[in-house]
Amino acid sequence: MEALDYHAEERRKAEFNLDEMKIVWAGSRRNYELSDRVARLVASDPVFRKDNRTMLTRKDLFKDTLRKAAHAWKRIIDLRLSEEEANMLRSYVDQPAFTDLHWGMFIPAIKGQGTSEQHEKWLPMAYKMQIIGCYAQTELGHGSNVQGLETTATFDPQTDEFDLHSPTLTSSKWWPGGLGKVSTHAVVYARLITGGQDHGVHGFIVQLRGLDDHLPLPGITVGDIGMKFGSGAYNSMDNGLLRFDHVRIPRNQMLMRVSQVTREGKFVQSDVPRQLVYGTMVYVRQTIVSDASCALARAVCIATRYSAVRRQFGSQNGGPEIQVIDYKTQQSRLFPLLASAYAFRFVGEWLKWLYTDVTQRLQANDFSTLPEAHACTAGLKSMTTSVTADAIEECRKLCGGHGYLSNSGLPELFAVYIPTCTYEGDNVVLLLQVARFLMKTVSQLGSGKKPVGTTAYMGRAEHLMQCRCEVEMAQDWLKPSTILEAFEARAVRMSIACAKSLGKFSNPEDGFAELSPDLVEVAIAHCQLIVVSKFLEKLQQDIPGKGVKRQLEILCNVYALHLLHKHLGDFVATGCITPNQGALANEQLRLLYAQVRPNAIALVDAFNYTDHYLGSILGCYDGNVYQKLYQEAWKDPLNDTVVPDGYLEYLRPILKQHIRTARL
Ligand SMILES: CCCCCCCC/C=C\CCCCCCCCCCCCCC(=O)SCCNC(=O)CCNC(=O)[C@H](O)C(C)(C)COP(=O)(O)OP(=O)(O)OC[C@H]1O[C@@H](n2cnc3c(N)ncnc32)[C@H](O)[C@@H]1OP(=O)(O)O
Ligand SMILES: Cc1cc2nc3c(=O)[nH]c(=O)nc-3n(C[C@H](O)[C@H](O)[C@H](O)COP(=O)(O)OP(=O)(O)OC[C@H]3O[C@@H](n4cnc5c(N)ncnc54)[C@H](O)[C@@H]3O)c2cc1C
Repeated sequence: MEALDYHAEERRKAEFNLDEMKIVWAGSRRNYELSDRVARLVASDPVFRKDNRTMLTRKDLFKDTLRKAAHAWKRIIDLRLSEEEANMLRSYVDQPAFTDLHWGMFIPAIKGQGTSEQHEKWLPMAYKMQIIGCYAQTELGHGSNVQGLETTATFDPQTDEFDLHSPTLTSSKWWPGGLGKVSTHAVVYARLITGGQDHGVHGFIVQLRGLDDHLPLPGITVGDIGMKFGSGAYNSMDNGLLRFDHVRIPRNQMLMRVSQVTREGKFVQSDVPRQLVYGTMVYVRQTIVSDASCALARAVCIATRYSAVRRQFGSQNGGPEIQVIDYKTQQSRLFPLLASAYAFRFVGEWLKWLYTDVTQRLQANDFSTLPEAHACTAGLKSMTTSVTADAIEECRKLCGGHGYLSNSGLPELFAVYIPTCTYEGDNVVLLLQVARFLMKTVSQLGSGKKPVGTTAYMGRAEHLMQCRCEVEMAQDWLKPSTILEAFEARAVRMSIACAKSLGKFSNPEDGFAELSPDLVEVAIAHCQLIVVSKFLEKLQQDIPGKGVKRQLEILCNVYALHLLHKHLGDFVATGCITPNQGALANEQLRLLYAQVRPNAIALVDAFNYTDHYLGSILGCYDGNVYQKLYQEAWKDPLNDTVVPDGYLEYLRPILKQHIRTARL
């Protein structure tokens, strides 16, 4: 018998080839096939079950995470999965774990900042997980200000060792994932001191726990920092604290690609820029942008499918009520998020390319594109995670009351997701880094140095400062060059206005601090331009499949025009468009929503998420929401007994007292 599909009619409405769209989303046919296979492998394995996780105590949740990580590792070995497939498996298992930090930061830190001898010594053990590492940078007193870290690594020429020490309470390492209970090793960031001189923060490989007994080594205090936001969620991770009491490590455990300390204790700064010490963060920020599209797509998939099932009001002659997805307000809240998921997917692909390119250049000692890579990863990490975090909450609201149920999947997704706005760089701090980069670019405009890469548009500042938008009718807003020019003109005009205001301060740093809220807006405008332009560039590619390119064009226009509508003040105040042109953009947006509507379900099907990964009754593929909600309610432990525990002690006495009072 064919399974019920409550979305069948919606699926029939689609105007494009779904299989081809799945390939576009996955990046290639090969990626699609790998990802589909791994997703099904995880979904069908009972060890990876996750529907009960918000009910577990912290200890049980943590043990469950260890069990899943061990099982995942066994599957990776048994099935000889490639690193790429293993990473897919990690994301479909969908439970933050120490392995994220081991593979995502410990190994990349050694690769990026270690010498070839250090690679040879440490990487084989790390790849086999014979040692497990974390990334111990943040301290109780300092996170954003990396230069303010207090842990010291003092070279002792007598013994050829570093003495690692935590001189104050605030120097305690605080937050590193995997540190609390699991890691045997860490890359620890500490101030390097030689001959009484402080050379700033560097990375050191430090063993924390015994490889036989897992006990902390002498001089090391280590533990978990405690429960975090939400139930389940990020509490599967053992974010830890760490203190050193004069712990000794050999000199060759300082990561020495950027700077070296010789046997005599001489500090040598190589030609490699000091900022490479921050290189692991650049790598992870890039991965966070791709992950943002996945998290956003997940929330949007749930809200879209549920919006097609849910009906409220408007029944005519006893017929069905209106599907809430048909309300224009629902569309205007949901479809820009759907478009953003695609936009972030494509900018994530591009950022991966940029990162690979900069890495190859760095290997050849070409550091010229490092500032651009830093600005792009920092800015896009900030922008995509802020939008995604807000969007998950918006999707919860789009699902009405049922969105607040744990089994909608949205509360846990939100709780797991929101720290991305903070970790790997607080989002405001990162936007200020972008703003610094932009102000520097503007200040060099007159010097003959041509801006390149994502700031190339600033080279056309003269034109962009005075160009006039030519839109006369709503449909004029569908022209890619019109959209692009409006976003470029807005970004350049906001940048130059800020640069002029900065010029009025005698001390530039005072000006930067005073104008920082405006500078954040400038950085956002620049980042939005990058996303819009990369979406438009994607559309230049050959995209096969009936109707696929057309749908992507519609989504690209939705993405750009909803931003224009949201930030209308910027566009009008800078004179890039007139208020009337803003109104025409909004008119066009409404028309675009009507074009998205019949394709909405198929557009979220294209993410190819299994019900296991979605973890949501509201978002389940077949749309059989009410029956599943009803069945699920009976599985709650509170419903194990008809009369709740505690009735006799606490409820009955009150009820009885009430009866007595009533009788009086
Ligand atoms: C189950 C089994 C599974 C097996 C799986 C196997 C396979 C798996 C394969 C892959 C797995 C991948 C997994 C990926 C998962 C990843 C999960 C990650 C989870 C992350 C958890 C979170 C971790 C953290 O949070 S770590 C801590 C992060 N901390 C921060 O981000 C701190 C933020 N602060 C800073 O970055 C800096 O301090 C600063 C930039 C804000 C300021 O620094 P500063 O004071 O030194 O700098 P200035 O402002 O003075 O700038 C000087 C100069 O430098 C430039 N600059 C700054 N930063 C950088 C940089 N990063 N790169 C390049 N340049 C930089 C800056 O622009 C200035 O330039 P000028 O030209 O102006 O001088
Ligand atoms: C779940 C989670 C996992 C983490 N995992 C790790 C890990 O594995 N390893 C690790 O080393 N660290 C980790 N961290 C730490 C994380 O990287 C830091 O918390 C993060 O970098 C932010 O730093 P902070 O906590 O010092 O925030 P703060 O800098 O104290 O931020 C507080 C407020 O001050 C504002 N602010 C700060 N500086 C400025 C400025 N210059 N201008 C304007 N506003 C400013 C911020 O915008 C924010 O609103 C993790 C954190 C979390 C929450």
